[in-house]
Amino acid sequence: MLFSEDISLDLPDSDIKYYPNFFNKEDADAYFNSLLKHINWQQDDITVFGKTYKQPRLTALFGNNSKPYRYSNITMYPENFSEELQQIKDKVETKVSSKFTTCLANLYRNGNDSNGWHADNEKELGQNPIIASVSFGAERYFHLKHKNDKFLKQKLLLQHGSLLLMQGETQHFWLHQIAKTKKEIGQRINLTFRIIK
Ligand SMILES: O=C(O)CCC(=O)C(=O)O
Ligand SMILES: [Fe+2]
Repeated sequence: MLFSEDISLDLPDSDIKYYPNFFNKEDADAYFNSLLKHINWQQDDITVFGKTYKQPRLTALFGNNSKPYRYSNITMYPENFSEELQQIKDKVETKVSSKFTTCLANLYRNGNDSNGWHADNEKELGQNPIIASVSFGAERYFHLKHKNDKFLKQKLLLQHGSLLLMQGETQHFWLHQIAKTKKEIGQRINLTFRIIK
C-alpha cells in the first residue's frame, strides 16, 4: 500500500499509524546524508537457533541512559545522542506525546540487506511498547503478518521522511520485517525510537 496522507492502519489487534510526510524533502535529504556520514555504523554477528551469521545490515545504538539493549543474542551499548539525533527525537516526541530513551539505527546498504520477521517484544521494552520508526533514503516495504492468522497481512511502503508508529498490543500479535529485494535500490536509514526501562 502507498499512502500520501496520515493514516491509522485498519488491522485487528494492533495500533499502527503512518505519517508519510513527517519530514519535508529538504530536511529528510539533509538528515539522510548527515546520518549516513556521521554514524559509526557497525555490522554485528547474530546467533539464531545456535548458528552465527553476520547481521544483514549495519546498526548503531544511541541512548540517554547506559542501559544495554539485547536482541538475537547481541548486546548493544548505547552512545550518546548527537545533536541531530536529538533534534529528530524531539520532533518525534512532540508528535506522539511520549519520551524515548533509546534509538536503534539501521542502515540497509542495498536490496540485499534486510531485517527478518520479528516482534519488538524484548522484556526491557515493557508490556506494550511504543516504537516510533523514522525512514530516510530508499523506499522499502514494511511487511506485517499476524502471529495467529496467516490470512492477516499487510505491506506498506516506507517513504523518505516518513514516521511509522506502533503501540498498544501490536507487538503481541504481529510480526514485521524488511524483506530483501532484487530491485536495484539505494541505501536506506531507519531510526527506531524506543523506551528502555
Ligand atoms: O527498518 C525498518 O523499518 C524496521 C526496523 C525494525 O523493525 C527494528 O529495528 O526493529
Ligand atoms: Fe522491529
